[in-house]
Amino acid sequence: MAYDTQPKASHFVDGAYLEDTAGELIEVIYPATGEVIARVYAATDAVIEAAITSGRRAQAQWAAMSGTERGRVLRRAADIMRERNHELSVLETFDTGKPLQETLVADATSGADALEYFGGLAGSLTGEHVNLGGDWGYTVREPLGLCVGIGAWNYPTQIACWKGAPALACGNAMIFKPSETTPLCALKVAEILHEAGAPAGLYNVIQGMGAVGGKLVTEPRVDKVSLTGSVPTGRKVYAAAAEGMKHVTMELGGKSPLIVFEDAEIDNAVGGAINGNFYSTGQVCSNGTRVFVHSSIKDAFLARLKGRMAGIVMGDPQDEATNIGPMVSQRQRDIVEGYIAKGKAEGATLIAGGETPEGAGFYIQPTVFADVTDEMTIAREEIFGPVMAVLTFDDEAEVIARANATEFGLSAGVFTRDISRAHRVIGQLRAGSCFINSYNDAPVELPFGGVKASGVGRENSKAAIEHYSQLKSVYVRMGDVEAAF
Ligand SMILES: NC(=O)c1ccc[n+]([C@@H]2O[C@H](COP(=O)([O-])OP(=O)(O)OC[C@H]3O[C@@H](n4cnc5c(N)ncnc54)[C@H](O)[C@@H]3O)[C@@H](O)[C@H]2O)c1
Ligand SMILES: O=CCc1c[nH]cn1
Repeated sequence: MAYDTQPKASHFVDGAYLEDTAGELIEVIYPATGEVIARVYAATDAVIEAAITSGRRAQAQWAAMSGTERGRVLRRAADIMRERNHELSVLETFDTGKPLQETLVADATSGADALEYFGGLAGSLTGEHVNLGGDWGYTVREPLGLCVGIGAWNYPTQIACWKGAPALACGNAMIFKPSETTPLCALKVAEILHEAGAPAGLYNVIQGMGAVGGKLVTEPRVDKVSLTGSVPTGRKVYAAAAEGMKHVTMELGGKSPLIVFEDAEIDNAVGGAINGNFYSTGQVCSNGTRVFVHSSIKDAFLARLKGRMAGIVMGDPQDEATNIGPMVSQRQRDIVEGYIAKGKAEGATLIAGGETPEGAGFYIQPTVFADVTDEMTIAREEIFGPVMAVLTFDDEAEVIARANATEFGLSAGVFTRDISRAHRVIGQLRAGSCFINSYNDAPVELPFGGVKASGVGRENSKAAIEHYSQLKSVYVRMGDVEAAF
């Protein structure tokens, strides 16, 4: 393999690569072939201690700098990331199996957007003056301190930046623990931030499974935890963080509805359903996996969808012509196969896909089920793979109620030409990130996050600043102090 996927060491701590082979071995598997492409070791207690000590030291130094100076470092990191986009995208494809066609435009570029955006905001993070009628007060926006980021495996570069950029802009330090399935890309983010001028220790990356994450979450010197992961992990991490009264952001799973009304522009709706189910081989948290189609257009919708699926190019993800890569792991493919089997067994109609191709790599065909009912397992549980469930509806109020009948609330989308209906329906959907005549856009300027079991807090946009800073208020008395005695 011409590209060297083996990192210099497992961790990036205090401005340098750090190794400690006493930790548990993590083999990094290339999802397209099943080959081991790198070996890293889970962080030992010594590595965790080095990350915490250097993180706290760097945070004090960083918080003492002006916002403008901090922003300059982040914007420089964004520039480096863009310059190195091709190399970073190839690595993202090795780490995740996502097609290079996607990683070239959606991963390091999205990370760079976050660094640039929050770098731009850093100099304008202020408090306010409050007139108290003679006396006055003011507020100071202060960093939280040492933040921990814990990542999922679907967007390793993006997640490392979506958490790191706002944290650093606000004057915090971060220890980031990537998913053990995709440990490679975040190391590059740490390298780049260091090269851009971040103090040593400000953004440390340490490897490990849930146990390492658990140690970070319960560490008293950690002030905030931001997790991207599943709802069950979110429940555990949220509870553990609450013990230490830590700030949290929880970006969790979903089972989001995408509603296609009878007046929708069908090709756009089909395009939205494809983007919302098959991008990144279906491994996107916000996917619109419950596609509610008005019964009067069901046949037309399915016919167009089937036609468009002829454009699937499944194969070597490093080939830019490929638009569907493998699942991230054998385990994830097994999970998806289990859901496809359940869909068939519970009576859904298989319209496309449903098979696991022979050969190496964790490939599975993009799959569409029609005649899905609300009670079926594939309509209730997050699959996190390329499985679209098409349900039908007849009435607006009915579809809103059914769309909301889930514990999740990450995303929702509506396709209609009726602009009043679009806003009326979106207004009633219980979801954090919504789309009208589109699906799965995630620009850094808009808040991203869920309601109900899908999460707490928001990433991206000015909203993220609230989750990485806190206000100190100061009362200033101008006259004498009156007291009872
Ligand atoms: N809302 C979002 O922004 C978003 C984005 C991407 C993925 N996700 C969700 O992530 C899930 C898929 O990712 P996954 O399989 O990596 O999720 P996961 O919950 O299995 O793991 C997520 C991370 O948590 C760590 N972890 C596990 N147990 C822990 C513990 N007890 N304490 C601390 N850390 C622990 C893991 O090592 C990993 O780094 C899906 O549910 C998906 O919807 C959500
Ligand atoms: O996987 C969830 C986050 C996301 C959504 N779109 C791009 N990234």
